[in-house]
Amino acid sequence: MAGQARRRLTIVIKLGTSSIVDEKTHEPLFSILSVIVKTCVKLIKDGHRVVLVSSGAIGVGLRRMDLDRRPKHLPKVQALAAIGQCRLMSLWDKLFDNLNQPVAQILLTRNDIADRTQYQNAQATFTELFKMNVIPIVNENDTLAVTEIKFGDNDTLSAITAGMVQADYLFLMTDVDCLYDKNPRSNPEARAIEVVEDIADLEADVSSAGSALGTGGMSTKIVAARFATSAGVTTVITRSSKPGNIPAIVSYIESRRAAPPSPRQNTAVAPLHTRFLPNPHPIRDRQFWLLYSLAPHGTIFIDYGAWKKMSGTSTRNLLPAGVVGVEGNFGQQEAARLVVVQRLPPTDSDPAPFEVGRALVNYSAAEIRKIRGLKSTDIHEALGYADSSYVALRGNIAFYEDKRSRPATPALLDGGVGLD
Ligand SMILES: N[C@@H](CCC(=O)OP(=O)(O)O)C(=O)O
Repeated sequence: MAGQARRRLTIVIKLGTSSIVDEKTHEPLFSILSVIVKTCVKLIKDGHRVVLVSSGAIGVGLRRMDLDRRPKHLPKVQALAAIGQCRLMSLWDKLFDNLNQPVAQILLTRNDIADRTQYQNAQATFTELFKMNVIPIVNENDTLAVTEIKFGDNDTLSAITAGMVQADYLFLMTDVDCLYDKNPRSNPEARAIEVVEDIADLEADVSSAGSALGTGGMSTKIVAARFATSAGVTTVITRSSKPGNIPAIVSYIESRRAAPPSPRQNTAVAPLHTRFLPNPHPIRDRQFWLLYSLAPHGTIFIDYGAWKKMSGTSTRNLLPAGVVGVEGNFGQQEAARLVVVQRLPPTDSDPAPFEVGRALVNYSAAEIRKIRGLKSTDIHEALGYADSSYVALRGNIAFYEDKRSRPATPALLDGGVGLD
């Protein structure tokens, strides 16, 4: 980035299992890993902050135990991850140590950061590590992460991490150069997608299903890009076998940010990548935590009137009068989805219900079923107590920035379990 006034950037780089170990032999891919290490150290020397989100524990564990393939039994997978994680970190530590670069291990589960204090503790640890010029290396804590507490894949984990550290860039390294509108392997007409302004309009081929060892594919990268861009993070998909391209891509994007080229100007060409533009009004901190770090335990259906009031500029508290139904079995202070619906069950002529955000609730699902549609003054009579006039307080409600782009899961709207 020579010649420009440089911003101090925070860059999160996510490496999937297939970038770290060979898919068949599970041997570490030293040629890629050493370039990653050099690249990260260069970025640190240039004054940036770097976080690595590294998968690979299970792959490295398989190699250590001489196993051919990932077992089906979850505890066995967790045991392999526990075996592999220390080897993986020892590998990273040695490689970075050759360049005198200290690293730190951070293992997270969604449950850890669903607690606001623990989320803030994790943020504080990142901040201190950045001050010490240390590279945090993040992975999911596979020992604890089962079914509902699993991030699902490290693409999502990297997006949540990027939001947590308020990163400028998230690099999702993968086995293709960029997204294409069609499958480039089978269709010679496939065109590279360079810039995605609005993920809702994206028409890409997402058939890449992920490797034999990893859990993510292209579709999890798009979900991750949605999370990260909503937090104001420029998200880049590019080829993992060429990690040395990262500084060139950053440099290219930063130079255009500083001075967008005029249409006729001859501009530098960047290595092939897809970049998802960040939301200009990013969802930060508590709002980001509410939306993306908490696993919802159910759904609260609200009517259009409540939605209009809550999403306006003044008030956002959710009153029981605006609630038309509840699905699930969440407790007080747990998270629920907020879905706007005309009525329950919806009729064919009603507009499609849509998810608008998340709330941490003052009352349990069972309690909300009893007070839905009531005035706040009637809560006491319905429940025998009234700890709050609101189902959720405005500080515990967060809305997505693209409020209408999330159709609600149809199963929730069929008059299904627990819905009234
Ligand atoms: N946390 C696990 C892997 C998670 C995972 O599969 O991620 P990815 O390879 O990025 O799809 C591990 O370290 O092996």
